[in-house]
Amino acid sequence: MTQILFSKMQGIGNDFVVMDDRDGSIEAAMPYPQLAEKLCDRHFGIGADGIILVKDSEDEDHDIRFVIYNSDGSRADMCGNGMRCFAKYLYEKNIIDKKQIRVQTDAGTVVPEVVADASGRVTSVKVDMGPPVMSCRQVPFVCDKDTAVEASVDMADGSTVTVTAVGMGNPHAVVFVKDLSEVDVAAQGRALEIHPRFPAKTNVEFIQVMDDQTLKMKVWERGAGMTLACGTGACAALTAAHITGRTGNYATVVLDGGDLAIFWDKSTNHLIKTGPARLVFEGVIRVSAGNGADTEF
Ligand SMILES: N[C@H](CCC[C@H](N)C(=O)O)C(=O)O
Repeated sequence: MTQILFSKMQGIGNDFVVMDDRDGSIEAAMPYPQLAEKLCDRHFGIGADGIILVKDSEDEDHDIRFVIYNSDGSRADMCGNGMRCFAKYLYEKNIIDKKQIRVQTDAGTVVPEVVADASGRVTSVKVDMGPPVMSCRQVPFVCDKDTAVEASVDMADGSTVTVTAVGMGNPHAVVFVKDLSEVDVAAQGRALEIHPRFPAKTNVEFIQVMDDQTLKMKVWERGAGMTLACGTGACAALTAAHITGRTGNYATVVLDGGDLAIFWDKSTNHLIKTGPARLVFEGVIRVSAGNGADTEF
């Protein structure tokens, strides 16, 4: 039986089970995809949008490695809200005693910097999310042009949706709407998530422009469904809003779970995302070695 210490954390309502698996004992007890599905279940498990694993970095250029799995067990490349929780976890547990760290992710290098109060508690995190990707080939998005700015996508029900495809290490379909209250986020989000023009599936952001510095956003996430917030999605939304002339290179993105400040630093072409990260509770789970058949949860 393997005892696993976990921290349940959330970044504006996007919630994660964070675990330190640098010694590999967790993965040895249960494969990550299966562990994600079981732990993220909101009735039979802890309940979360995903699990996040702390792993040793694979090279000298990074301090640590970040691995994330969605609640459906799929591995994701990167997670903006999860990265803030990850940075808080590392700093408060003294795993890394630096406020700014270089994190290796499946989507490349990400640089979070924690803001801590006098007691050493992290209250917010600023994350250099790297550059947005507009190349359809890299998002990936099937398109007859190099980039997809307000491209039409034919849907199975005969409708067409106008999307701007943006990569933030993971794929995003940004859809601008006049009134979010009129959007069936679950139905449209699910249909776009698995649309064949997104060969790796996609996260879907519905955006109502409130003014040239404020975007209201609802999100359907790849591998997780409706969530209260999506950090990479907020970065994709600002990118799409700026290149289509709807905002400048800065905006507050208002999500169901809270607000994110997104700044596109044109001197580096990197997106900087700032927001809170919170610890909800900590606990222990027991997993039987091997297939986890008689695991408690
Ligand atoms: N569902 C996403 C991963 C989590 C991203 C989101 N939670 C964020 O804060 O960026 C994907 O499969 O690409």
